[in-house]
Amino acid sequence: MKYTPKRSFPSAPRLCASTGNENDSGTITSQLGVDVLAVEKRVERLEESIRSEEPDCPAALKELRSEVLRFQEILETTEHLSWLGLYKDLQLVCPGQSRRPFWNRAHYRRKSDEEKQKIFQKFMNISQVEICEEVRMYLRMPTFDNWQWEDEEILLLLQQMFVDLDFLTKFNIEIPVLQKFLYEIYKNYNEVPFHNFKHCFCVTQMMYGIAWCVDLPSRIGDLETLILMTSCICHDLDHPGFNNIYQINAKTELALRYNDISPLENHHCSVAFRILEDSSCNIFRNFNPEDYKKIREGMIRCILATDMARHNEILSQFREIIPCFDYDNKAHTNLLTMVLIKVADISNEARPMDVAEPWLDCLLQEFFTQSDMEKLEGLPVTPFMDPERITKPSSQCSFIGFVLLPLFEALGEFLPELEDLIVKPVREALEYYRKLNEEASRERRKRSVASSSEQQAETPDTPRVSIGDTSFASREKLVRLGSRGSFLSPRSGTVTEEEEQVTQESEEESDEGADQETEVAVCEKALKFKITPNTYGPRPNQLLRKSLPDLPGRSSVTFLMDEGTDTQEDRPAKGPASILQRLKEKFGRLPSASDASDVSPVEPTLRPAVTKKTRTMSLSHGMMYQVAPSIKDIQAQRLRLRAIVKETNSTSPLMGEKRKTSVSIPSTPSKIQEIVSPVSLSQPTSPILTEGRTPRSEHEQEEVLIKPEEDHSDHLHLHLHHDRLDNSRKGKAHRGFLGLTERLSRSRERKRGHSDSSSSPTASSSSTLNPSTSFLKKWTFRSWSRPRVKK
Ligand SMILES: Nc1nc2c(ncn2[C@@H]2O[C@H](COP(=O)(O)O)[C@@H](O)[C@H]2O)c(=O)[nH]1
Ligand SMILES: [Zn+2]
Repeated sequence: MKYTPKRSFPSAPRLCASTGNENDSGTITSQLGVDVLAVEKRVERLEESIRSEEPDCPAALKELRSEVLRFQEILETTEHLSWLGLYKDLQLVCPGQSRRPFWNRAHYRRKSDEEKQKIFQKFMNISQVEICEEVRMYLRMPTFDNWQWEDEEILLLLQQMFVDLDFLTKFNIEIPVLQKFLYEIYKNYNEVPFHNFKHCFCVTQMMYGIAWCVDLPSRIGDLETLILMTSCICHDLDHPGFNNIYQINAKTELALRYNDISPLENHHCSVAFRILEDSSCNIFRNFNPEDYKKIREGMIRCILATDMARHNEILSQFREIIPCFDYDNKAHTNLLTMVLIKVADISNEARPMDVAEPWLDCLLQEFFTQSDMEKLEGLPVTPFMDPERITKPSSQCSFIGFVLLPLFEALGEFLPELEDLIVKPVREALEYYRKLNEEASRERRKRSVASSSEQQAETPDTPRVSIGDTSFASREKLVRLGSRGSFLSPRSGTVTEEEEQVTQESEEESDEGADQETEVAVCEKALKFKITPNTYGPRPNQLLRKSLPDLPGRSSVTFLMDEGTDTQEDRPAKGPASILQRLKEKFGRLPSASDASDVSPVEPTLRPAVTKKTRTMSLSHGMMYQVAPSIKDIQAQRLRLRAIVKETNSTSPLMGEKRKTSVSIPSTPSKIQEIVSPVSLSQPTSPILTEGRTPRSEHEQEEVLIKPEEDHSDHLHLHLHHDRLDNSRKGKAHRGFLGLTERLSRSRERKRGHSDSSSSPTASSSSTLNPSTSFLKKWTFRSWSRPRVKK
């Protein structure tokens, strides 16, 4: 190897100035008895060789150089943290393997060839073994304990699953090919704490258990079941132990390759199909091209669905189709398979505690390694991975409560057989972690009351994390202590609007774990944008829908019309009636709950541009529609309505003492009947557009009612925000509706009986907000928050 110094050496000083005269040289030579010029040339040559030829480099220089490199390396790895007492061996480098700077080092360990060969041999040695009935039945249970089995045995168990599902016969899969395939899979999972071969097995085994429990092949067919099982096996291939957020923020090779769009999942999928490219391990090699295409499409769909950034999108779509699920509808069964693989992927907490808890330790180890690396590299620190912000119980309360359980409950609602098998255990796990949280926060409060004064004296620079007298930040300690030993308190992080209601309740119950941003929310934000294929049927032009959770006495559906991407021609005509008309035009009629499969939903958290420009019209007994004309359109609409209302200047007895102005809306009664029919408006006659009372303050909403003249119980509301705030107030909008933290603390105060009614938040306290967002914020708070998690 050539050694090329970064800095060139200055030319060596000459011993004497040459006159260029040979005689001079000769004189000096004879005087000194040394050929100076020859010596000088030799020195020059030596210097040159030092510069260019590492092997010729003098020993002392070599030593010096290696010292410099060693020091440089220490600086560039996590080891220098040991100087601060924070050293943690990330075990990223194999013994004997040369260390490279972290920015170009593989952060994870691949299996060595010897290791792989050994497992292959062992697998082959036992591959003919007949697995007893007891184990085969146990393998179908979510209670299966993966920790009892070696890798070669796990390979055998995977093989057994294919045998017992009768895939070998049904799809003409040769056993040596299956074995080679499984071994290749094993080889391509890395030695990372969580996303390793054992995780691949657990996910597959859970899918296998579900398949037996609900007789999946009879519901979705053998091919789809095969797709699901194979997708589970492949779903985290070559996972580096650093998630998409890291990939994107660190601009890794994967993020660059896949343009930040599910880089990991794309990679897992790509590795899977590379493995299948080799005929000797292509379990689908006997498929006809058409079926192979189906397999490929299906696996891509399923593996890409495991990106947690798509969790809300998939779950909300699934919730919408549950009431009208049709096994003959490919869009529906596709969505079901996506939900199934997601369920299997995050199902550890559905397992017995002694199986689930070690998995959580592994996960946190991987999380903390990532957050360490993010800190070292100066990247944004992923909040739910940061040991300074989470504990085991708080992490689980947040993940199970906001992510896992809602998904499991949705599937449990659809497949009730799964209720006892996997949904109930998850509820129990949540209960368990909630209790731990409560214990921890009680303990923390007790300790902090007892020792706060001494602590302040001892530590004038109060650390960001307040943990009473159990101050530690070592993630190993956290992991080793187990759930009961975790006292770290989450002190920062924000809550999405969607989560606020549940958060508030959890906060009141446990005071911990609820103010964390969930993985889903963080991943969605990291993604920044989303490209959703239109898989679920025709999507009316720019008309998107978000289903709302059940609210007492109201079933609601929201439609968002994205003005941002609308073309000029597509822009809704002005005026509320024409908005309804436009909705109707988009759908051919007004959309109803049964239209769920016809439109793609959009996540509110991902569409800030949409939410800022959204108007709401609610049908009080049935539906809610939102359309998003531009702010200018909103103002124009409002003015137009005013003008109409002023013109008629009549009052309505409906609102009691409140003054009303009624006008006939520019549409025939039959048209209105048609428009409002999804709301079960009872025989409306002569519909009337009524303006609510004039807002008392500039911050209040105007309310406009469209009601049937004779039936006062059912009416259509048009809420138009009173939009008069000046520009100076607009900045405040960014703080969010009411300020979530303020709201939480007020709610807590109220609970404790310290509330001051004059300061308690009301609808009109949205006054500090930008009118264009405040109403919607309130709306999203009310409507997009999930119902409380059941106990
Ligand atoms: N806090 C927790 N996070 C969990 C748990 N189980 C799973 N997860 C997270 O979900 C993703 C699943 O996606 P994958 O395809 O990468 O496996 C995983 O990465 C975790 O971030 C849990 O019990 N608690
Ligand atoms: Zn996974």
